[in-house]
Amino acid sequence: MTLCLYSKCIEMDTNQQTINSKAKEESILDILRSTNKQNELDTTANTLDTMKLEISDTLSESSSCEGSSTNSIPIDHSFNEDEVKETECGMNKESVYQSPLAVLLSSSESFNRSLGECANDLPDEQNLPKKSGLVYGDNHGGGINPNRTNNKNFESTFLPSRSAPKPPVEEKNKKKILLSGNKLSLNKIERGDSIHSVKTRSKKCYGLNPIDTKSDKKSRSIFNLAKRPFLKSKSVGSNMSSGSSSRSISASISTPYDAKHIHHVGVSDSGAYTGLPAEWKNLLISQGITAQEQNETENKQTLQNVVEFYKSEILNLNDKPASKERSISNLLSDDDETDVLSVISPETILSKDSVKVDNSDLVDNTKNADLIEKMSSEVPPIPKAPKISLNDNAETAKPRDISRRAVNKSAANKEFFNSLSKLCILEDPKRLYKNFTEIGHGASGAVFKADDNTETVALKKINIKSHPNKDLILLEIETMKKYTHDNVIEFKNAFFFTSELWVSMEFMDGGNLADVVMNCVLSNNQIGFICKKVLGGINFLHKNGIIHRDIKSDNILINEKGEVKISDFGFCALIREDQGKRNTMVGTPYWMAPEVVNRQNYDQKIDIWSLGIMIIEMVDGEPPYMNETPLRALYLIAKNGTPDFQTKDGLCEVGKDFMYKCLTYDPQDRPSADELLTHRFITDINSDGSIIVPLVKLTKMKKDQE
Ligand SMILES: Nc1ncnc2c1ncn2[C@@H]1O[C@H](COP(=O)(O)OP(=O)(O)OP(=O)(O)O)[C@@H](O)[C@H]1O
Repeated sequence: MTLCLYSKCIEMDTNQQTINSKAKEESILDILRSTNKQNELDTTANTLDTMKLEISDTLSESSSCEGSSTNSIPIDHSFNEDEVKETECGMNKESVYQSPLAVLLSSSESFNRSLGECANDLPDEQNLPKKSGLVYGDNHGGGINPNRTNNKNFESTFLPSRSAPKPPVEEKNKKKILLSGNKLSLNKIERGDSIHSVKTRSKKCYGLNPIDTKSDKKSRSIFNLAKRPFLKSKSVGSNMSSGSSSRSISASISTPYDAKHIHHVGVSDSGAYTGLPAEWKNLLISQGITAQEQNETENKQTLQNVVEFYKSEILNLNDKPASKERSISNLLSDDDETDVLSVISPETILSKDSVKVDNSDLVDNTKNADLIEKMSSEVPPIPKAPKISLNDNAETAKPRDISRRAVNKSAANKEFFNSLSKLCILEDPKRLYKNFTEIGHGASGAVFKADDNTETVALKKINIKSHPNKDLILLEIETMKKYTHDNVIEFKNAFFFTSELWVSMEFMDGGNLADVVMNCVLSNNQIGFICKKVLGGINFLHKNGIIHRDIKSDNILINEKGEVKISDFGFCALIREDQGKRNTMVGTPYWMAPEVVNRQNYDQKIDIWSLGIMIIEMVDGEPPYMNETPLRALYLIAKNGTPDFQTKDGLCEVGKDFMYKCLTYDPQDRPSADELLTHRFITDINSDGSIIVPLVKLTKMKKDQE
């Protein structure tokens, strides 16, 4: 568990050389309490006691600095950023305080890099996060229509997960306690060791320097200490057994020297931080969180949730928690896929005649059985545990048995491709269709219009290899194949050929609703008509236990007949009766329901919220907070609750009432699709599809002019 010293990181007053940790411990314990981590709570409480005693004991021996008030550290305006700052405690002066956001962002090891560097490094496009539902533009998941990236800060908010930069020069093999910003790390502290400082480049670092050595890949935040039993049982001054196994903490902390006060950080009566370094403020502001928002005591929990969410799901910095949606198919590595895909290639193991297209029954199980057998047998052999020769003088090393992981991967390969081949025709769609024209591009790949002798279809090419969640591929195909409804896009076939996966579906010649809302002003009746159709589709899905999870105008397709259909089941999820709620974060930030943003369990009601946001799109042309960075948008969704229109007179009162009902903050109070179908805004609509045909035509005309 990575724990953050949220809002009350340990304050060290280097003048008094005391750690004023009492109130801060409480904060830490509060966080643990609120997350029901009782075990870690107990352990942390013990650890904090131990640490407090040990550190303050040691520090109290020092007397070289003059005292000052706990919340007040004088500023040294002569601070030279290029200078390497250090104290004997390894505490970077400018890292003494961190705002909640900075603390949270820094709590992941992989983000433990210079914030300055982060801010300066433009994200490498290839490194942009590609995680389910939270990547934008043309990458994976919940993509935003590229035409709508009017968000100026947009790109700069994607800080790819990077490995921490090289640690600063330090004495090799030194056993140490590191106190760097909000982190206190122990590295093989043994009896008699003294605590040494680690040089941290102050320039652009601000307490987020790596404090690690390459040997330690795990987060070494203060809370990791809580997991270490040797600390739990340790009492100050106790005798420790010698030797490396005795991991004692009988280290002495030498006195600070040459201490300079860089920043005067305090906490005002209102609980707000004062005197934060400008660079910190800049970072937070660049993320769109204003200074005032950072310090709103009542919203600190919200900010914490949102930053955690942003960090783990968008920046993808955290280790993913075990998720129900992570299955063995996700254990596939790129290499594994390449192996299997090359094996499955019809050119190598299937003669062209061995697979025939049969639309009534996509699966030829006999042939697939051979195929899967072949695939499984070709899975790379399980690597044997490396042999290690041990001599008497060397430290013993126990090899880790990795064979289980390899077995899992093999099974994952087999299962995924087995399922996929059952769902697909093993044929090249490019041989069946002609006149391929690209008509769209989403997170999972390009979408083409093509035709055979009988009809025009849309063909979506799904990039299996880079897809973040193989289960979702299967689910998308299964869902489209299984469920047919007037307001759900009609699935035709899936093709799997030479490692390419294609899905063919009915072609909607009116394109997507996003283009319509950006190009046309919609009337009450047109909005009501579209709501009615989309709600009908949503209701059908919900009744079948499916949450779409990515309802937005980009995923609503229309045609010149005036039909309205939900598409893109790339993030849909099944709600089983025994399961009820889900907690995986997928979707697109601006359309996300507060319960998703707040990392709570959620159910079908999140689609209702997204429908409400879509109504705002139809009135304003864009969803709320579209000009904000995703992080701030998430924060505002969680903090502000039900958003409002920018165009005040854009919708009639009945329509507004419908919209507000969809955007009810508490999902328990938010009506279901079934209930909303009885709302007057829906029942009053008597028009047929012709009502939206002018919108399709105008949009086409405007797009042609572009
Ligand atoms: N059946 C279709 N008929 C016409 N156009 C389509 C069809 N399917 C998709 N498109 C076009 O392609 C775009 C991308 O399609 P889709 O949303 O299914 O892809 P995706 O990769 O899942 O995208 P994302 O997850 O980013 O929304 C749509 O917004 C739409 O413009």
